[in-house]
Order: sequence, then structure tokens, then C-alpha cells
Amino acid sequence: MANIKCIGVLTSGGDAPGMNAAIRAVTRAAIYNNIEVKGIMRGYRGLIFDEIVPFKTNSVSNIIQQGGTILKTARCKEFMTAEGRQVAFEAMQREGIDALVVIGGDGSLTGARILAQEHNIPIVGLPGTIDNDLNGTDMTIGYDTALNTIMDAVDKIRDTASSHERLFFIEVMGRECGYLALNGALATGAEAAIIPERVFESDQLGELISNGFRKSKNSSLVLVTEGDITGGAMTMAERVKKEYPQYDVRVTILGHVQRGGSPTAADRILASRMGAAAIDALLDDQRNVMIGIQNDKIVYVPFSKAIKKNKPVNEDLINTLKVLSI
Ligand SMILES: Nc1ncnc2c1ncn2[C@@H]1O[C@H](COP(=O)(O)OP(=O)(O)OP(=O)(O)O)[C@@H](O)[C@H]1O
Ligand SMILES: O=P(O)(O)OC[C@H]1O[C@](O)(CO)[C@@H](O)[C@@H]1O
Ligand SMILES: [Mg+2]
Repeated sequence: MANIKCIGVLTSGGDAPGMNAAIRAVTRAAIYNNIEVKGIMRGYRGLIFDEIVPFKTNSVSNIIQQGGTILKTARCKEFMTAEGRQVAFEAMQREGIDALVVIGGDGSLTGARILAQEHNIPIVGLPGTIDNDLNGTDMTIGYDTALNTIMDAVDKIRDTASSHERLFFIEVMGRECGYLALNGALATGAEAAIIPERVFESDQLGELISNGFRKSKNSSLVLVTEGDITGGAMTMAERVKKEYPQYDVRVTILGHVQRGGSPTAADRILASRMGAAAIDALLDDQRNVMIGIQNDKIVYVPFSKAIKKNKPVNEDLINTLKVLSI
């Protein structure tokens, strides 16, 4: 059993609903195991600029239901340099922090991996991002809540789209990962999803139109993953306006509304299980791993695997969406 007396916990990158549930679980599981906890504010910034606060069990009371993160978060450019990480390491030594739990996305876990390698520190990561772009876990913390937010918004858009018999392009988040668009489309009965994983394989919009996707439909909703790879919803709409002027086209960009809100039950449970598992992992001498859940079982995923680009898209989802949108 590892000799860990004090851990630091931080949230980094974009906030995600369920991060608070994860902070609570990490804190409570650590204290249960007689490990002291320090909350590090604003992601890696807090280590570099010394914003570190002692955490007790009641520091995390009544937060499981809150969106955002009580630790705040940041995208910290100073941490991208070896000098910045040296300062962070020195802060950990000064504070007596023996190990870190980092809650964040692929960027945050990349930073964790480098810090762990450079300074030989035990670090365990939790996948906290709405993008669901980390390998080795079925879901990331925040993804389910964001998906439900998308579903509520798209259902509302359907009402107006069908009243006006319009074609809507709805842009959702996800960076280079199409899960939010794909499952958002399945959950709302949307006609299609345009996702980054498929951009280089096919002209998704061209195929959609040549398959006559508007012939039998009164309204059409197409979810598009944001970003340069797909070009986003605006680009799609411009193209349709030029090539198919007969269609009445509108665009909705859902934006940061997707990141907020009270986490769903699924996210609260996922975050609670993963947070407790992070402490078990540290006690079990695990280091440089992300906690994942695969088929309802906790797994330890090496950082190198978790952050590998291009999480494979689930082909089954693509096929089902195609079949159901005739
Ligand atoms: N290569 C890297 N080296 C060191 N630190 C990094 C690296 N990449 C990212 N980080 C740190 O992690 C922070 C968050 O990364 P990023 O902005 O990619 O978000 P993320 O964790 O992927 O979350 P999300 O994608 O959900 O917003 C960065 O601001 C930086 O402090
Ligand atoms: O809030 P910011 O810094 O503009 O970042 C937006 C990005 O963060 C995410 O919400 C989470 O990674 C992405 O889906 C999106 O591209
Ligand atoms: Mg990311």
C-alpha cells in the first residue's frame, strides 16, 4: 500500500457538469482513508500561483447537484513549459502534497502525464469533459448532461422547424469528436449528424442531399460538430443556400449552454464512482493512469492510451441513425 498522506485535487480545461460530484468523491474517499486533501484552485494555475486551500468533508457539502466546478478551472499556458511545471512541482513539495488527482480532458491529462514523468509524482486522472473524447472509458464526466441539454434544445427547435417546414443546422460542441452530435441526433430523431470523424471519408452533406433527405420530411434537423474540420453549421447552411436555394435554412449554435446545468443522475454516479476509485488507485500504488468505466467496471487506463487522438467513432450509431432517418 502506497504511503500517501496528502493529495491535491484540481479541475482543468473546460468545466463539465459532474466535476463537483467528482471533487466531492475524491475528497470524501481520501478523508475516509485518513488522507489529507488540498483543493487547488483554477487548474494548474493554482499550483503555479499558489492558490491552494485545505479541504475538509464539509468543504464539499451540497455540491453534488451543482454544475461547474467549485475549484474553478483554467487553461493555463504557463504549465505548458518545463519552467512552469517546475514551479508547480515546488509548490507541491512546499504544501506536502504527495499525489495529485487531476479532473479534466485530454489536454489536462496530457499535462498530468508530463508532470508525472518529469518529477516522478503519482498522479491519477479522471475524465472530466463534455466532449467524450478520451479513450478507455465508455463515458466522460459531463457528457451525459451535455447530451441531455442538447436533446432539450433540439426538441424545441423541432417545434419551430416543423411549423415553418425548415431545414436547421444545429451546431454542437465536441471539438474533434462527434459523439455529442451523433448521439444528440439519435436522441432527438434528427435527420443526420455531420461529424469530424467522417469528413475525410465522404461528403456528408452532399450524400445527405442526394439521398433525398428532404423528400419525405416536413422539417429537417442536422446536428453538426463545431470546428474547422466540419466547418461548422454556418458553412453547411451557406452551401445549401447556394446549391439548393429552394430550402428555407436556419442555423442555431448551441454554444456554452451545453456546458452548464445540474448534472444528470448518470453523471453524478459516474463521477462519484470514479472519484472514489481514484483514491483506491493511489492506495494501490497506481500512477499515471486515468480512471475509466468500461461495461460498468472500473478500469485503469494508462495516460498514454487515454489521451491518444481519434477515439474511434461507434459505427453502430452511424448506421442506426441512417436507418432511422428515412
Ligand atoms: N501538452 C501539454 N503540456 C502541458 N500542459 C498541457 C498540455 N496540454 C494541455 N495542458 C494543460 O491542460 C490545460 C487544459 O487543456 P485543454 O485546454 O486542452 O482542455 P482539456 O483538459 O482537454 O478539457 P476540454 O477539452 O474539456 O476543455 C491547458 O490549459 C494546460 O494547462
Ligand atoms: O469555453 P472555451 O474555452 O471557449 O472552449 C470551448 C471548447 O471547450 C469544450 O466545451 C470542452 O472541450 C469544447 O467542446 C469546446 O470546443
Ligand atoms: Mg480536450
